[in-house]
Amino acid sequence: MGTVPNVGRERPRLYLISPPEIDLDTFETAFREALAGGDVACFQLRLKDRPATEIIAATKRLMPIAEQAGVAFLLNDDVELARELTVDGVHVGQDDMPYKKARALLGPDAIIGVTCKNSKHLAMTAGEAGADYVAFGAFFPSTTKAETVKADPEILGWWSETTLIPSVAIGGITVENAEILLKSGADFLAVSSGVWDFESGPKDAVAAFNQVIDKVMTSW
Ligand SMILES: Cc1ncc(COP(=O)(O)OP(=O)(O)O)c(N)n1
Ligand SMILES: Cc1nc(C(=O)O)sc1CCOP(=O)(O)O
Ligand SMILES: [Mg+2]
Repeated sequence: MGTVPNVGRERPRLYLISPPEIDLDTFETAFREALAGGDVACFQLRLKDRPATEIIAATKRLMPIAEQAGVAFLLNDDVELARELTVDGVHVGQDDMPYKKARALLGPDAIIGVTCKNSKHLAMTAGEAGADYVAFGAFFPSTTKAETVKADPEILGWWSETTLIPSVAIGGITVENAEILLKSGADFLAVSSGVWDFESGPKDAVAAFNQVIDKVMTSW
């Protein structure tokens, strides 16, 4: 099993998701800014339905930056490419390669996360199979992904009482609405537009998310 850098209900952490399409030069700058803003655990390159050549070029440029900052680098969907590029891990959804096949291809050290929508059954299945994290969402309407299932924050609380496997909350998360997910038990906040479209830039966004995390942690 790979090591997601937040096992054991420690301080919740940020998990950045790339925009679905990027201009690599512009995004490299935004990425560096975001990582300068404060604690980030993971970055998922999610160039949705983009050609492999683009994903390879982006990985080659961005992965060393993530590595330098101590941020795990995951690919979305494409397990074969993840293996070829020796990234830290991959995120698979219910319509992607099944978890067990992904694990067989990537080996025991890769981080593999699984989309579980709002389903306790999917989460139990993924957790029992060995997933490093389960992702619940969408908690809020997302401008990044049109078709989502509405998730209830209650599932985060249920999961944190059921198991130590980390949960990732996703979908329309912003600095303004993150608190309820943290209070409900999310181990990670997976955020795309809430960081890249933040009014004063991605550095301020990451700093602001970390302030919300600190506020919730100190109020416990
Ligand atoms: C952390 C995280 N959680 C959920 C998803 C969604 O994955 P999936 O359902 O496969 O949808 P796509 O992202 O592939 O459109 C995710 N990518 N990351
Ligand atoms: C990639 C993704 N998956 C979701 C799910 O519900 O499974 S929501 C989502 C989009 C995340 O981007 P934003 O933070 O901009 O909403
Ligand atoms: Mg997918």
